Amino acid sequence: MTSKPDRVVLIGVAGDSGCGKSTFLRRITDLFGEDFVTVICLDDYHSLDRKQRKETGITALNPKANNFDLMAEQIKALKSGETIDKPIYNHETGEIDPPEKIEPNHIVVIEGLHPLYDKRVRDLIDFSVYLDISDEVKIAWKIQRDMAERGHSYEDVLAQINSRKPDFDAYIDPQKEFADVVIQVLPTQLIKEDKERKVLRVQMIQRDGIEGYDPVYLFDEGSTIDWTPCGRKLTCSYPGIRMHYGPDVYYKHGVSVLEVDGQFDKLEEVIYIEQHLSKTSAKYNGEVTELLLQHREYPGSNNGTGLFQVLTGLKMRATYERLTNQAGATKVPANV
Ligand SMILES: Nc1ncnc2c1ncn2[C@@H]1O[C@H](COP(=O)(O)OP(=O)(O)OP(=O)(O)O)[C@@H](O)[C@H]1O
Ligand SMILES: O=C(CO)[C@H](O)[C@H](O)COP(=O)(O)O
Repeated sequence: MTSKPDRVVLIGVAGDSGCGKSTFLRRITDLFGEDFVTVICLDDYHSLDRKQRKETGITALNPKANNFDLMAEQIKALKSGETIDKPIYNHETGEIDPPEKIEPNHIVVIEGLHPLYDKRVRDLIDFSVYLDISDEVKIAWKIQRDMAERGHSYEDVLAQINSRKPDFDAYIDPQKEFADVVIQVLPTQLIKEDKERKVLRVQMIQRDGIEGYDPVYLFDEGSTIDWTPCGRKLTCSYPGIRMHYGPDVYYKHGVSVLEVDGQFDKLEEVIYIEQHLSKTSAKYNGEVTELLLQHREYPGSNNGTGLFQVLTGLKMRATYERLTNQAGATKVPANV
């Protein structure tokens, strides 16, 4: 940690396992600097270990397998500047290990299955994001990772996703109602057959009316815009890129939706799109593109997932600076 924080800013990142939380968290720590951010994985609040869950048939997604009283008590204490003894869930053994000390930091990110489930925890969060990956894309990503890196078969991966589905629908998915920003990842509408789900349609759904949050918009705030940026300034190979922006209603509240369908051929040219976006919370023209270029190897850098993760990161920085009155104080990557 850099220095003792005057105020802890609490960020929630919610989503199912394998939905790109790790990549998003890397973008956040890149933006703020590693020492400035402490990430807490809420799996550590599992109250039932793997054996107990197997015996009872209760999944980790079920609130009954998680200790929300302890989570609420400890996150509140951390936000008040106190050091906590956080439990550890060990994913290798499936057991609950002895606790570790966690000190307050300038930014504390709570990430995992349930950051927005319990009202006591939800009310402590200063900015929240839900990563909403459609089933088709989730299966493609999981298969790609678990088959290549974890030696699972196609059937195993599919069976695991299907067995989680009822509890996912009951306990995880409804949290998106409460998120400030939802990043929704869907199959493309540009082509009919894309079995590998390489081309994605991604939406940044921004809740209206949040104090201090100015939604990013395309061209004209509040209008409905469809834009095909391909041409002289943006190279697009088949199937091209389509953008959309407009107001909508989401869980009965007003939202502003920004959408990118397709992928960028040349990441440097995203500057052209950036120049047509307003209220990005970037500190200078080109910062969004630079942040994307800085880690072009991260999955999704060449499509809407990367772009919207960067924009959401900038909104987190703006929230931090607003709440701590420290415009310009956070580390901005210089060597891009
Ligand atoms: N934006 C993206 N575009 C394409 N593939 C992606 C993207 N984000 C993630 N993936 C794929 O999904 C896999 C899972 O991503 P990641 O490890 O970031 O998820 P996670 O939510 O942290 O998962 P877990 O909680 O299980 O550790 C990655 O290995 C990668 O193959
Ligand atoms: O949804 C999950 C969040 O990461 C895990 O499945 C859950 O934490 C249980 O972990 P494990 O399968 O290692 O026992």
